[in-house]
Amino acid sequence: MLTINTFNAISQRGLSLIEEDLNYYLNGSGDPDGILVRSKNLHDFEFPESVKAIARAGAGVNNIPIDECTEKGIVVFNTPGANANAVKELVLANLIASSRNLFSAVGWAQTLQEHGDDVAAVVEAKKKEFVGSEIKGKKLGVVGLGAIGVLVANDALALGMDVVAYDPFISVDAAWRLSRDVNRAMHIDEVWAECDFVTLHIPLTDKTNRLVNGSSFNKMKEGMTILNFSRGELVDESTLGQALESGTVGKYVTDFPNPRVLSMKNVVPVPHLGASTVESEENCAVMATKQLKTYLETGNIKHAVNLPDVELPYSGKMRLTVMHKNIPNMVGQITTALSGFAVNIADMINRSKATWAYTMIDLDHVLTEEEQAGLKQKIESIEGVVSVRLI
Ligand SMILES: NC(=O)c1ccc[n+]([C@@H]2O[C@H](COP(=O)([O-])OP(=O)(O)OC[C@H]3O[C@@H](n4cnc5c(N)ncnc54)[C@H](O)[C@@H]3O)[C@@H](O)[C@H]2O)c1
Ligand SMILES: O=C(O)[C@H](O)COP(=O)(O)O
Repeated sequence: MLTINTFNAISQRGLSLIEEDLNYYLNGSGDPDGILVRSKNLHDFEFPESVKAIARAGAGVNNIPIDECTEKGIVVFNTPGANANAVKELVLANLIASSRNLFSAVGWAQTLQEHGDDVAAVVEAKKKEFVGSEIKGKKLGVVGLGAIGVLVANDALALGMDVVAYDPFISVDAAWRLSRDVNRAMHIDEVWAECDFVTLHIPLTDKTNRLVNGSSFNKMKEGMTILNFSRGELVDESTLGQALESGTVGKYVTDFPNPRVLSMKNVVPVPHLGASTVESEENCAVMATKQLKTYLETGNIKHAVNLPDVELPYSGKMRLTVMHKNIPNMVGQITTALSGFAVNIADMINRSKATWAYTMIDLDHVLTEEEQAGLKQKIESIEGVVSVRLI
């Protein structure tokens, strides 16, 4: 039996894939083999030794200590694209709502009951204070052209916007999906200088932390609206307040409110709703659960953030999986260890991603318990190996 524990509200569609499988306990009392999580911060979490994999039902993995997990032999998955449509729809909604002053206007209208029969007259007298502008013909900058950025860029074109985008690391897949009418910015400063609206769709990493900062504000077109449905830390809050005060930034729409940002003027706070639709929560939960179960049952890896995709059809005899550093002679040392156990290799695969690699070897028969323990011990003692499983 395998145990999967969960954090956060994971959609029932995903949980039932565990509950209905007699090989699994969901949130059992024993040590977990796998963890399903959304946004819970796991940076201070003590991972039990039993944990082999974590699946993030969502896109951002900045809440998970990836390097620590990798060193401990834990594979970390996410669900690329599974919530992209939900985020895109909310970004488009906020583009329009912010340029029409919708939230402040509605907030004001909700206070009018005391005017009784005069409400209509009060409305007509005051509505000039909420005059907005149309997004058609305005310039939108999209920073990051992954699953979400491409959808936003293409649909903004369809709404009549002029779109310029910046992503020096765009994938071939994303480039295929992007409309040819999206203009390419060669440097992020072009986005700051030219756009009426900028929307951020990049992951939070050491390199992107405070990507939008005092120097960006100095280059910005006056009155720009910034939409941040990626992560709060992408924007330097120590200089944002002044940029909002001076009108350099006209509005800051953020899915990540905090006390500091809430105290600034012209902030539109959204309570982290980007992925909060029934459809997106189901997509993420089902995809994360399937990836986690597949890894636990077969060793196959799809959509891990710390290892490459590695897939071999599972024959069901015996499979050896080894997670190790991407250094010379690892496969040689692993097969040498196997040679002491009179077993033939039926199939094998080795793939690497940056400094880490993963090797799967299918054996032509099932080893005894004693042989399994001996083989595991031998391979675990190889320098650079962080996880060994026999499935
Ligand atoms: N608000 C929400 O609920 C919500 C939901 C989903 C995702 N997100 C956030 O949005 C982020 C993006 O999601 P996604 O699904 O599009 O991810 P993705 O991995 O598909 O795309 C990210 C893109 O950013 C690009 N990129 C990385 N660094 C860059 C840089 N310095 N400049 C320009 N481009 C850069 C990458 O090349 C990639 O194309 C996630 O990492 C997450 O933090 C938030
Ligand atoms: O990165 C993500 O996928 C989003 O921020 C969604 O987070 P959530 O799963 O907590 O809604």
